[in-house]
Amino acid sequence: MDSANSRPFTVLVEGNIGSGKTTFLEHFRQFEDITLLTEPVEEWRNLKGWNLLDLMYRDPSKWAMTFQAYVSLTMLEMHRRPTRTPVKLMERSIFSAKYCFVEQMKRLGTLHPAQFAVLDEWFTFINTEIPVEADLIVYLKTTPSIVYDRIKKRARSEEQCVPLTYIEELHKLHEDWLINRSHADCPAPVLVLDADLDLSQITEEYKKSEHQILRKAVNVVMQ
Ligand SMILES: Cc1cc2cn([C@H]3C[C@H](O)[C@@H](CO)O3)c(=O)nc2[nH]1
Repeated sequence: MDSANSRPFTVLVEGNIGSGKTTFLEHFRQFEDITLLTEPVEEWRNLKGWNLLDLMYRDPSKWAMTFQAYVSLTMLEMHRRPTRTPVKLMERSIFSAKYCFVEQMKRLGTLHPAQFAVLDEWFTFINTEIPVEADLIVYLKTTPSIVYDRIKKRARSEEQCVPLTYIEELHKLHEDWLINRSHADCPAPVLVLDADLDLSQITEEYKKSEHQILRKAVNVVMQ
C-alpha cells in the first residue's frame, strides 16, 4: 500500500468495560495486514509515576477531568499514529471518550459543567481541525450484569469499586451512540457482535467480522 497518500482502513472496536475488546483485538494478531492499537491503559496507570486510573476511581470529582484530558490525548495520538498496514484496529476512540465516558461523568456530576465545557471545546477542535477517520465500528454488545461479573473475575484492582449502575449507564450511552445512532459526527457503519458469548463460543462471532475487515484489507491492497 502506498502509505504516502492513502490511509489504512480504520476499525474502531467499542464496547463496555469488560466486553472483551482486548480479546477481540488479540484474535486479529494472526494477520500481518492489520495493525492493532490496544487501549493504552498502562499509560493511564503510570504517567510519570501517577496512576491516573486509580486516582479517578478513588476520587472521581477531583480526578475525572485530569484523567479524561489525558485519555483523550492518548486516543488522539493513536488516531494519528502512522500505519503501514492496509488495516488498523483501534481499541476505543476519541468518540467513545466523548459520547460514553465524558458524557457519563458529566451526567454523574463528577465533571463540573465548566470542566465538561473545556473537554467539549477540545473535542470540537479535534473534530474540525484533525481528521479522525473511522471506516467501520465493531460494537461488542453486552449485557451489563454479564460484564459486571467479568470485571469482578478479571479483578483489575482500580475497577473493583465500580458499581453495576455505572456499567448500566455506560451501556445505555453505548446503545444510544451505536444502535440508535444519536451522534452524526461518527457516520461509520456499525457491526454489532454478541459479546455476551463466553470464550468457547466467541471465536465464531469474531469470524463474522473477519470477512468484513479482511475483505477491506484486500481491497485496499489491490487498489
Ligand atoms: C476513550 C476512553 C476509554 C476509557 C476507559 N476508561 C476506564 C474504563 C476501564 O475501567 C479502564 C480501561 O478501559 O479505563 C474511562 O474511564 N474512560 C475512558 N475513555
